[in-house]
Amino acid sequence: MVRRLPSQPPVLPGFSYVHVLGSGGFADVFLYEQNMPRRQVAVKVMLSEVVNDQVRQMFQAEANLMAQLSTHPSILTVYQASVSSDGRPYLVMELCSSSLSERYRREPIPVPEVLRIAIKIGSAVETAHRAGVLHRDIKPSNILQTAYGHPVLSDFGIASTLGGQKDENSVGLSIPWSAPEVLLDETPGSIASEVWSLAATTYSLLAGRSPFEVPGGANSSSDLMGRIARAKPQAIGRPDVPASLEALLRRGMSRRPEQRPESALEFVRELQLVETELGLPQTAAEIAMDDWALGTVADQEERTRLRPVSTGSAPPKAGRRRRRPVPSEPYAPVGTVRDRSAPDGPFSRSAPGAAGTGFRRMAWALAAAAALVTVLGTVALVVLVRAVGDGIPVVSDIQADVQSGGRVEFSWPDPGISDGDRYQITVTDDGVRSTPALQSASRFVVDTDAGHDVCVTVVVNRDGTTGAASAEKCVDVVED
Ligand SMILES: Nc1ncnc2c1ncn2[C@@H]1O[C@H](COP(=O)(O)OP(=O)(O)OP(=O)(O)O)[C@@H](O)[C@H]1O
Repeated sequence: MVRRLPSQPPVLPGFSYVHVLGSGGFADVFLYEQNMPRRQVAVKVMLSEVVNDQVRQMFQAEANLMAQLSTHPSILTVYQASVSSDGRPYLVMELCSSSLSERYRREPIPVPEVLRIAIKIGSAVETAHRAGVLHRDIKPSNILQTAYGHPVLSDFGIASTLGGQKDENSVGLSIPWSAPEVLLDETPGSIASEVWSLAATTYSLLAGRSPFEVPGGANSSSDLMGRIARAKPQAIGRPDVPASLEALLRRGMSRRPEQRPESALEFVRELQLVETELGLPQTAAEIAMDDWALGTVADQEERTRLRPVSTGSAPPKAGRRRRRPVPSEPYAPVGTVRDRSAPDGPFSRSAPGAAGTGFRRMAWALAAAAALVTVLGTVALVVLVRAVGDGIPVVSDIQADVQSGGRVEFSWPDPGISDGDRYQITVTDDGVRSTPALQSASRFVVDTDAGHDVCVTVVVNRDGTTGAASAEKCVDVVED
């Protein structure tokens, strides 16, 4: 591919140009220093050749969507969008350190890290789908790493807006991660095609190459398209990749969309099961459900929804904060636990002894009020669940073992589950409730930080119907 020279960086009021960060098919990305507040930012500026009135309007709509979605911890944060004095639309974004495209071909990425990245990016994609937005260009080069090492999905919607404007080369760049029905123009994109791209991206991070690329072989666009249509990716060829993961990725890249996991969330859930199979702590699926979380900035008409999203049973509100980086030294949370579980659940939880300050007491009063509201809601829910969940065993006697590094292992005796039953585990980490995880093992590991209090509730899920919830098991992870 012939690399073009970057365009002239525009003069932007309030920003000073520093240097070029990179070039894509329809835009250049430059490092600027913002004057107030003073910080370094990445500015993506569209090439003047692709700009016309329609593109400008679409860019604005997509910038609004991206700003809304970028509250998600795994979606690149957009600070602002505007049009430069020479007429080029630009986005001011969080500065990232690198994209995965540079890394995955250079070195094998450990399986646990790939699972973590795929779950986080899958959660971002699921959140976008629930907002009616399709990304349409999920691939390793659109996964950037923040300064804190978090993977974030970039280029939301913009590539799709500009699809018709791209030149041959840039279209070619995305072929390896495009579903067969998209390449054959049967659809401009769908939830199923995004699941395909998620699977192809995850495969690439593991294999060090895209799934239909033959090392040393012919890999022209038409070769790739032919192989993608035949849907038989080569084996990943890594002994540390479990067969279950390889099978999931193959299913995700099925020729027939109905054979793939039904949604990005289902794909994420299956990846979490692989984590459990490998004895790894499950990565939380962070999915915004509330309308306020997705904002109302953009008009519904601006959304690129192609078909309604089936949300099934809506998961509860998920946390949207970024996790604090785990401090290395000398702050090591270890085995001191204050167990706040009680057989009757949240009502009988007692305040922790260490809640000494007025602020902490006030926090607990607020938490108690919130718990009351939750419990009132739960009562109604439990009545419903009981009506349909009779005969489903109930988990009790959950044990918590706090280990070094902020790891808490919860385990419970088998209450007599049948084949096909799954435990549905809900974790609340310092007040932030994650989407429930489904698994068959009676052991669950949570990675947290010192000072957090972590609560777990387990219910048995039988063919989509849940039984009664266990008592909530809570532990305070304290510093040594
Ligand atoms: N927020 C950012 N921080 C740092 N570098 C970035 C940022 N966004 C993009 N880049 C870098 O700028 C380059 C161009 O990015 P861009 O998104 O325009 O294109 P691309 O994803 O490589 O290709 P395509 O145009 O097909 O989407 C890439 O090398 C990318 O790593």
